[in-house]
Amino acid sequence: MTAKLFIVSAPSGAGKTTLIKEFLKQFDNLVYSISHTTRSPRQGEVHGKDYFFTDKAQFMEMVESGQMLEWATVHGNCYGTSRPFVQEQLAAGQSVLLDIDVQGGRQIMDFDLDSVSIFIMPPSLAVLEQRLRGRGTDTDEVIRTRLANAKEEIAQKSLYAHVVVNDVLEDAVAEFIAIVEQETGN
Ligand SMILES: Nc1nc2c(ncn2[C@@H]2O[C@H](COP(=O)(O)OP(=O)(O)O)[C@@H](O)[C@H]2O)c(=O)[nH]1
Ligand SMILES: Nc1ncnc2c1ncn2[C@@H]1O[C@H](COP(=O)(O)OP(=O)(O)O)[C@@H](O)[C@H]1O
Repeated sequence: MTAKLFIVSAPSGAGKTTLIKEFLKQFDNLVYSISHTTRSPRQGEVHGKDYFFTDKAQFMEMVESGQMLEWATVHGNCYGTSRPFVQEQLAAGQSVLLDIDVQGGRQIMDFDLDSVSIFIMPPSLAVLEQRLRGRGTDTDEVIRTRLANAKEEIAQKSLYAHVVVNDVLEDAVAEFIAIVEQETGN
């Protein structure tokens, strides 16, 4: 089995984090790449588990010293993937799951790496807004930025090899697992 990089993108609020968490409970053949971000932690988020929370200076130092495989500014904050982590995993034959935005996804697709891209869609924009509001983690201003960005992100979904609609969570997880199994030959 060749180690692959799974790129998973979605507009904010589509349920990507929820879906990935459920998937990882049921499937242990992929390791999750913990990103670095300059965003502030939300209630319940843990440094080193959900993200490595860094300040802008530290983040830019990592970029300049080549430690980011890809990075992007998303909804006003910087997010990036650790190059050493991904390289070590792939070298050891381990497939890796990247939860990254469309800009990051496009960067990885352009590399000469064996990648599989999956885009998670909400059932509708109205449901997306309900989920963002229902999550209760963001201010109205943050929600408005994310909804405005959602349209641009959704417009690029055809770049992705697979599209999964997250309507009923269990169905979306099952579909996600089927894609990973097909792509990893498990
Ligand atoms: N390019 C890039 N995007 C990332 C990275 N980590 C997270 N993101 C994306 O940044 C966006 C915002 O993430 P987050 O603030 O956790 O909000 P959420 O998507 O609403 O849970 C999402 O599209 C993530 O997939 C990364 O390392 N690189
Ligand atoms: N299939 C689903 N049906 C209903 N609610 C969902 C579903 N998937 C996720 N949610 C809820 O929607 C909100 C946004 O999900 P989250 O995983 O944080 O999204 P993302 O990581 O894509 O921003 C959360 O409150 C989550 O519990």
